[in-house]
Amino acid sequence: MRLTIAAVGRLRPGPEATLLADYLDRFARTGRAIGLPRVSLAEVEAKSGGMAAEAALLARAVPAGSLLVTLDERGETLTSPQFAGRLGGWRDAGRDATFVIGGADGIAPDLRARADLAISLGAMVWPHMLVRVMLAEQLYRAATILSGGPYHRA
Ligand SMILES: C[S@@+](CC[C@H](N)C(=O)[O-])C[C@H]1O[C@@H](n2cnc3c(N)ncnc32)[C@H](O)[C@@H]1O
Repeated sequence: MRLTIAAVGRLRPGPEATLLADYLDRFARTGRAIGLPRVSLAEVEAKSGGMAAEAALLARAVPAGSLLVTLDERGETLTSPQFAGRLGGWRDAGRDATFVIGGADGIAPDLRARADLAISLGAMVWPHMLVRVMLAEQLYRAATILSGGPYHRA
């Protein structure tokens, strides 16, 4: 199994980068014992061409055969245990998953239409750099749920 976050923009050093690294490290440490791999981050930037050019770069960052999971405010809202269940199912089936986060304009409709799953973090729109952090936290939470750890108390 391979897990990738493919995202528009380069995250500069700062609070979001610190939090992202922290949650991805925690995920790697917790996930190691339960067959979950370290998450790779693929950042893309289009010098011109807007959303369509970004979509082409994002699509290229999705490994062949990987599930395409978009982060999209119009998508499905999952509980954390439901998300953990999806992640565990992909692991058990030996599937790769790539989480795609758009830029300021969002993800181009043709790429959104190809998603195997679209996950909403709520109806409000969040800054894309914060969405990376929120996704990483949910991945860590999911790993603790799958491993029976105490982090997720609900
Ligand atoms: C600033 S938002 C762009 C919003 C844009 N209006 C759109 O149509 O998607 C940048 C990216 O952050 C992610 N994002 C923002 N809010 C989100 C939410 N509530 N749920 C899931 N992803 C979100 C999406 O991947 C989005 O493409």
